[in-house]
Amino acid sequence: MSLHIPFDNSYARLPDRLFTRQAPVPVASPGWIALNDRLARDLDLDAQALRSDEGLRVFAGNAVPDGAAPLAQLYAGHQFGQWNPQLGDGRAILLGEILGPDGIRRDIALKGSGRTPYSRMGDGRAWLGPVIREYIMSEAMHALGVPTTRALAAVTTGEEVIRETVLPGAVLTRVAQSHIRVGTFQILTARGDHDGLRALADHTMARHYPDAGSVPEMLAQMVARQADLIARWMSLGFIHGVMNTDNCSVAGETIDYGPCAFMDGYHPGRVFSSIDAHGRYAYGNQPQVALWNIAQFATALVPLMPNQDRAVEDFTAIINRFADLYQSAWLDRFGAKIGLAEPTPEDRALIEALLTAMSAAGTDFTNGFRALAEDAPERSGADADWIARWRARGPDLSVAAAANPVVVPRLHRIEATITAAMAGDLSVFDDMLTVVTAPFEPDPALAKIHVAPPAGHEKVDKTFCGT
Ligand SMILES: Nc1ncnc2c1ncn2[C@@H]1O[C@H](COP(=O)(O)OP(=O)(O)OP(=O)(O)O)[C@@H](O)[C@H]1O
Ligand SMILES: [Mg+2]
Repeated sequence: MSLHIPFDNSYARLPDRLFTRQAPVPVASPGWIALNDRLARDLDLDAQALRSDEGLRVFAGNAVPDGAAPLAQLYAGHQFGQWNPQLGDGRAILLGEILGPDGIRRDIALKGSGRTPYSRMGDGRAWLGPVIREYIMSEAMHALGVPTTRALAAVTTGEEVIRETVLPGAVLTRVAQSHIRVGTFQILTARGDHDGLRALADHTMARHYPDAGSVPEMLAQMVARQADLIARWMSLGFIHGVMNTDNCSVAGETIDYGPCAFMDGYHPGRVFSSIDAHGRYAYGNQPQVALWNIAQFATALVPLMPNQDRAVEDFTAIINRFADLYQSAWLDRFGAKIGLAEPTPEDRALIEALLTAMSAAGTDFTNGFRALAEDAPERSGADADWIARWRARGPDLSVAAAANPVVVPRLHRIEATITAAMAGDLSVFDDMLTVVTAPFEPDPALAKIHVAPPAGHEKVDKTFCGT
């Protein structure tokens, strides 16, 4: 094969009960949706070679590049609080890992690449809609400065996928610092596989927490990363939608863009996911859920400690730091959103008063905050009293402009993009990607339709995992 990807597969060297070696299942007739040239270049991969017919075959799962060690990873997870003792990649294949020019090891994985031993009742496939959604959302999140998995490529399969209806199949190629989830640890602990657990912990520390040196320190650093990550989500009005422990990356990246959304009208109780009947993963619950997931991670780590009673005590103290770390990250993020580079605890009341006003007025989250950067605070839904207090505080509008994007990928625009792609028109996708990957300074002509909140008939109230 002339296509060269310099794989170095460390996960495949772990005990083989952590995964199953499995090649992707070939598809009928691959076609391009997108190749992420920019990401390819950042990873020191040859974008032109990836864009070849050979690249297309690789991204469809029809060819396995030299040096790859394809496998499906094993994991468990708490799904909506319920323990599921065995999940695993039911429709994903880790092709292998590469070391970037930045020295960071990254997974290259296919999602929607066919059945694996962990597929249970699923077909192992994805349809075009969720592939487009994950591509756009993850690339936008990256451009917004949020730690996230990335999209390297997306292709159609030329095959049909049966959901509620017949849909076109697609495969996403995802790049992640790793696909190690809280649930990857949980399954080993639940099985009493302490050697496997030790091997996974050593691997995770070497890879993601190289200066931790101990399990409690890894946990402490993981707590800090999650606090920062969730504060970033909150500051952008992002709702993940399915924060199960199997969708919580130990590396601290946003992973699994299933029923996710950026809020239009602000409300802390906002939920979109059609499968989240009780609002467990509502916008305002995300910090608590992250903490709950961290607690599951800590629980899974206990058997690694020589004195388990002592470990429970120590880990509890470490986990309890989440609240302060999160509150402080939240204050930094939202302080910047109202133009304060160095917010003080007293500024919290000012920010909260604005959010209360926005919620009462149903202000568009993105546009409401952006209005502050544009010195038009009345458009945020704030009253004259708030505006006077805000001005008296001396906000720096350039700080607000750097914290408040002009555009985010809105749900109704993603839906429109999917509809166009289904009809064979990928230009809507290309344009949307161009806009949301320059979220602070988008091309004004292209950005217009992305700045506008959905008109009544365009509103999307529900997202579907729609796997
Ligand atoms: N069509 C499918 N066929 C087989 N397994 C599936 C399918 N859809 C989802 N699964 C499996 O069900 C579990 C829960 O799905 P979930 O939507 O959280 O993950 P995902 O979106 O498939 O993948 P990831 O978390 O890697 O982004 C996962 O283990 C996933 O592999
Ligand atoms: Mg998942």
